[in-house]
Amino acid sequence: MSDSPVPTPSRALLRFMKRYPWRVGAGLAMAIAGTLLGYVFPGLTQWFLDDIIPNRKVSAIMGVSLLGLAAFGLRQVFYSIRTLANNAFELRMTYDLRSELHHKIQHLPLKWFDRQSTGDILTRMADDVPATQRIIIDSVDQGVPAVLQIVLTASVMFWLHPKLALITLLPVPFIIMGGWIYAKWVSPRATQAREAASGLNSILHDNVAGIRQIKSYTLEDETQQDFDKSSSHFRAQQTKLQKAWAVYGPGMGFFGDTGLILLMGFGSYWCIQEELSIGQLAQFLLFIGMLYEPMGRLHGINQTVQTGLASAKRIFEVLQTEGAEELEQGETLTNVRGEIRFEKVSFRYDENRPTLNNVSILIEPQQTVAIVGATGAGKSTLFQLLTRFYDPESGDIFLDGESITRFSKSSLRDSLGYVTQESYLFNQTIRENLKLGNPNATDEELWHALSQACASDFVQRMEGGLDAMVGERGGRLSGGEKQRISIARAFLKNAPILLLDEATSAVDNKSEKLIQQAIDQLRHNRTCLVIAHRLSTIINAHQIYVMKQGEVVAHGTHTQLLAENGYYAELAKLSFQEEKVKG
Ligand SMILES: Nc1ncnc2c1ncn2[C@@H]1O[C@H](COP(=O)(O)OP(=O)(O)OP(=O)(O)O)[C@@H](O)[C@H]1O
Repeated sequence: MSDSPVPTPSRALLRFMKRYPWRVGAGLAMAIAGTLLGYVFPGLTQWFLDDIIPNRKVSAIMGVSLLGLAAFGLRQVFYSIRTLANNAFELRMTYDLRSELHHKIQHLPLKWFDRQSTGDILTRMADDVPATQRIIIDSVDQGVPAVLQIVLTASVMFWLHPKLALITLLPVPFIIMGGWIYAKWVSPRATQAREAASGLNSILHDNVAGIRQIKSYTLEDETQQDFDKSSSHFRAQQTKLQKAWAVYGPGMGFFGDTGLILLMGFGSYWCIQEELSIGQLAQFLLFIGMLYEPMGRLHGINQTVQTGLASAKRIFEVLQTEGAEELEQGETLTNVRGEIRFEKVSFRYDENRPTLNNVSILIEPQQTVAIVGATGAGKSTLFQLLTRFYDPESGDIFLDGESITRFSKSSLRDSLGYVTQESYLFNQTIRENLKLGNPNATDEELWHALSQACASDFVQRMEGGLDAMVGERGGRLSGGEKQRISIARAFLKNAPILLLDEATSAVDNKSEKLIQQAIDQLRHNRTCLVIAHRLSTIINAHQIYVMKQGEVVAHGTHTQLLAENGYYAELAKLSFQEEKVKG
């Protein structure tokens, strides 16, 4: 995804955590204090068994018991503060991660999206962010106190009875080794499982987005089979991880139990030999719980962290991707006259397939220039370059005599009104969709734009008018209605240059006339570059450029090009024949 080496996810996460030193510090301080207070009870137990009971110190019972109660109470207060501090920190960090990921995705260039599936992007956002959050929750909230408890307990045990402590801790090296082997084994497989989840979500996304096509081609069974195949691949990856956990968890638990048996055996022996008191043995039995219980927690954390790191890797891969668009870099474009010049522009999407070759086109201010050519000739690509969604491989594009690379992308795009073939509407109200063209437009201006786009009648008829929801991708509107809403949006944007990619999809004659009427209005007083699929719409264009396989093969007016009797005449014949059949 990125050419530069990606820092390890754990390091990247640490960098994120450093943003909240106070919250992390407070959580840790409370965890340490709470853990330390946990040692009061074993101490009191020994006191009771070895001093208070044998020496019949009845008067001490109340005081020592109250001491224990106070220690427990205070520990719970510390835990409560720890939970509050950690939760606030985790939620903020997750918010930051999600927000930065979204920001990054919004600013990545289109060529990144060419290689990425929507399902994968959604998986990173919806699944990988929460899985990464679990690393933080588990390692900060659970892991650090657990390690601390293990270290402190082991130290106290060594201080009290080094020989017994050594015996009790014999299984620990095996537990550490087991954890290391588990982490090594799980890490790559957790990554594969995340990839499998992403593949599954990509299929799901495609199947939902393409549901109309699936139904019309009755492909339900085939898509179900594809989905089940991907789902079973995902299940297989998950099963591997769960099997490993099923061996690792109990295996490590067994090592912990071994420590307990060793303590019982050796402790009893030393009690009989009178090297150890019963109270000390009881105290050790409590300590061993305090030693192996956090180890059990660490096994669980190891599992969550390994799978979470696979998710974190996928998030940081995106965050580290180079080439995000700098929208404000460059001069601000103002007072656009609207002269556009493509000069010897060559471009390719893929290494081995040229898309545009040495293309030169001149569009005078406020003129309409049409681009015609067979499908795949490279017409839309010209727009992709003019908007700087992509940059040419060689040659340059000039706006009012200056290379467009001099201007900030945001001001360049502000000066371009782009009406695409597929009018994409967001799943919002008509008003919100229109306001993308001009966020400050009043209702009056919205209605005026709708009327200019010949769309006010049908919007008035809709329940809710401007507040009517258009559905996903504008699914509640007809193709012609969507087109007119997007033309109204272009009216509201009021950009000096209009890029018009004529719709190829058939709409009824009445709609087509209304759309054409709206477009004619929109072209007025603007530089207009139009990709024409029906040549009847561009007969009056000031210039027509004819493209074939990425090259301009002719240009001139409609009459001049017809007179040449070349490729254009061929295209015109076909187009007019089609329109005659349709019309
Ligand atoms: N994002 C992309 N990645 C890779 N190849 C692409 C991409 N977009 C377009 N192409 C390829 O570039 C070539 C030119 O595409 P372009 O969309 O510019 O053609 P067009 O003349 O506008 O076609 P149409 O009239 O069908 O819209 C085609 O072969 C197409 O497959």
